[in-house]
Amino acid sequence: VMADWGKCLDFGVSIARQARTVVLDAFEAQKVVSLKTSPADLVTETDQGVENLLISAIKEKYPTHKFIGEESVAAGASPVLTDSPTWIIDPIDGTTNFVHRFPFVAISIAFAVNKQTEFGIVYSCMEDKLYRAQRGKGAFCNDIPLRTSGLEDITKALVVTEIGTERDDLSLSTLTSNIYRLLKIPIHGIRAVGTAAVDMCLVASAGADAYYHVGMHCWDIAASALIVSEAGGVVHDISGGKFDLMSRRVIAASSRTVARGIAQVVEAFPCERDDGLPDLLPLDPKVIGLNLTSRCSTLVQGTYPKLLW
Ligand SMILES: O=P(O)(O)OC[C@@]1(O)O[C@H](CO)[C@@H](O)[C@@H]1O
Ligand SMILES: [Mg+2]
Ligand SMILES: [Mg+2]
Repeated sequence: VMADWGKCLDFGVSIARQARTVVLDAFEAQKVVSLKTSPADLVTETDQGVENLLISAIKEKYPTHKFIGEESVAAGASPVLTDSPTWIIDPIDGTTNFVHRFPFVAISIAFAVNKQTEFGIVYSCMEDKLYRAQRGKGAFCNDIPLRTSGLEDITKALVVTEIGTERDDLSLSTLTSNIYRLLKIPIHGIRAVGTAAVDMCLVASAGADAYYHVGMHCWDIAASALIVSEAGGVVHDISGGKFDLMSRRVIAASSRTVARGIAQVVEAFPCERDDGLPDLLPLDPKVIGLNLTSRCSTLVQGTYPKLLW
């Protein structure tokens, strides 16, 4: 018998609504901003406050459940996904937007059992759009069913990506040359909203045809990856291979054809996996001179080879 996590999803939606009021109250106020992994990786007291609110509410209701929360990991918790029921939380996706009052910020809550995402919630706070999906039961925005665009022709695609928080040369040159190569295909355009969770929900709701990114974390996209696939889209690794939630790489697209078109031109730069395991991409260390145990910040020459379908 397959467990139905519908009640759990309803609870997740109710706490996401509570959390949104905290975000709205803080949005216009002055913020105390701290830095995390780079001068562009920001955190505020509201990120931590919202995460604490969500986790303490869930703990009270489901004392045995586990957590991977962005700010708990920043505070030293280990982000390892086990088979236990686990809530994967980004209390504010788009903290830079939040700090600047650029009006796109989201609360992202995913729930996984046996390492499989059972439901995902993305609340785009300023737009008041609540996206959700339950595995096998479709994706919705404010209760309206979602469908991706279904676009097959990459030359007509509007593609979303993020600039990320890396500021080292290899990451930046890979990032900009990926955008350059996509525009040269040509495609219709590139967008970056500043929140990976909302970017992917735009693919799910057919406002964009694809999203790709290297360097985001599992909490940015765990919920929205299910929302995209339940809306009929495809979710892959940037190599074109199988999506791996902890790998920090993703392509989400309206169709396999568009995903393949993106995989053919974009390259990844090395990022330490969220779970700390060695990178499982079929790397050729001779070609790229990469020490597999090297951290994300290590500069290496070259990029990953492609694994095309
Ligand atoms: O820190 P935050 O606000 O939760 O994450 C913001 C974010 O822009 O960082 C990633 C870029 O590295 C994005 O994909 C993600 O949405
Ligand atoms: Mg985030
Ligand atoms: Mg965040």
